[in-house]
Order: sequence, then C-alpha cells, then structure tokens
Amino acid sequence: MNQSKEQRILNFVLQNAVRGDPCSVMDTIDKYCSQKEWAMNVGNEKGLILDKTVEEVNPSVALELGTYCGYSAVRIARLLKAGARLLTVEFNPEFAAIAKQMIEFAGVQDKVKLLEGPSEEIIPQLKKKYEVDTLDFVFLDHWKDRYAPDTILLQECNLLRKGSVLLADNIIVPGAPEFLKYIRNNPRFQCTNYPSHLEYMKVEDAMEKAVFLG
Ligand SMILES: Nc1ncnc2c1ncn2CCOCCNC(=O)c1cc(-c2ccc(F)cc2)cc(O)c1O
Ligand SMILES: [Mg+2]
Repeated sequence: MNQSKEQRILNFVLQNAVRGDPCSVMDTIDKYCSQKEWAMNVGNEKGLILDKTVEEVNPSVALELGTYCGYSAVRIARLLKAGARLLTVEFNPEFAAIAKQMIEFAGVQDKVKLLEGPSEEIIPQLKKKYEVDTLDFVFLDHWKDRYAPDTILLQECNLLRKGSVLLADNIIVPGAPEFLKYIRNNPRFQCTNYPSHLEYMKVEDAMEKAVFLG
C-alpha cells in the first residue's frame, strides 16, 4: 500500500527536522512542499501574516479550523504564552493522525488539543465539552464554503467576545466569496485584507482579518 503525500511529508520531517524545534519543523515542511510535493500548508509568506496576527492578539484560547498536517498548529502554538492553548479541528482521520505526530515531534503538544470531526459538530461542543468560555483568536483554514456558516455558528454559540479576531486563509484561491460577502457587509465585524500568495506558488492569494465588535 503506497504512502500518502501527507505521510511522506511527516517522514521527511521525522528524518530531517530537529525534534522539539517548531521552527525546524515548519522550515522542513516548507522545504519539502516547495521542492518536492506541493501541499496546502499555509506556508511561510502567509505564515508571517498569521504570526503577526497571533502576536498582536496574544490569545489565551485559540481555535483553528482545518489542521491538515499540523503546520499552522505548530506555527500558532510556538507563539502562545504559558498556559495558553490552541484547539485545532480536523475532519479527515488520516490528516489528524499525521498532525498529531507532527505536533508531538515539534514539542508543542502541551499547548495543542487536536479535535477530530466536522466543524459544525465540534463548535457547539466547545463550551461544555472543552471548557471554552470565549475564543480570543480563530484561524479559518478548512472547507472554504464552511467559513461563513461556521462564523455564524460561533456567534450563535456565544464563543466570540468584543475584540475576538478571526483570520481566514485562501480568500482568493480557492476563494471564499460567500464568507467575504457576509463578513464585509456585517457591521459587527471590522475587516482588513492582507494580499499575499498561494503557498509555494506565484499565484495571488490573500488573508482576511475580521475583528468582532460585540
Ligand atoms: N473540521 C473540519 N470541518 C470541515 N471541513 C474540514 C475540517 N477539517 C478539514 N476539513 C476539510 C477541508 O480541509 C482542507 C481545507 N483547505 C483547503 O481546501 C485548501 C486548498 C488549497 C488549494 C488547493 C488546490 C489548489 F489548486 C489551490 C489551493 C489551498 C489551501 O491553503 C487550503 O487551505
Ligand atoms: Mg489554506
């Protein structure tokens, strides 16, 4: 049974990165995915926008929708202060298994809780089952047609507070037109667009930041 691309990425990290060093893990994934096989990690260019947003928010509780191989979970978790935590939600069990090993190899497992399942099932469980009060930061990087319904669901579940920051990947490619329409016309959000490029490609992409005004 030949290996998946995601298993090849993990193996490359296990053999080439420095255990316990998040930056080494990120750099090794970026090296593999830019030189050998493209994969849908947020990458280093959009990753810097993610870094700046996480540092600005300095979240105690962060949520990521769409873990994939764990690249952005490692990227976010390395910046979290002592006691802060990241909840990351992955639908695909194969991806979740890869991400779990990636997160542990990077040494950030104490800051990250990986939740397996569809976002629309997990979000309503965050308060009671995962002891979340409100979310300081949310990174949207899952199915692009789930960005808008899940942003509505987060509000319905009272998981956002005045100042909660959402950051959405792939605003141009693959694109999230319904989300953009919803969030930019909603007076309860203050939006900022960050032009960038699709990971590992010269194709234009962008991220959108949306601050919940309460
Ligand atoms: N918990 C959950 N609930 C629901 N759904 C969930 C979930 N967890 C995962 N999923 C499923 C979706 O996960 C992956 C979503 N990400 C992307 O699809 C993506 C695609 C490209 C891309 C692909 C091909 C091109 F040619 C150009 C660009 C680039 C990116 O940066 C992307 O992020
Ligand atoms: Mg993405």
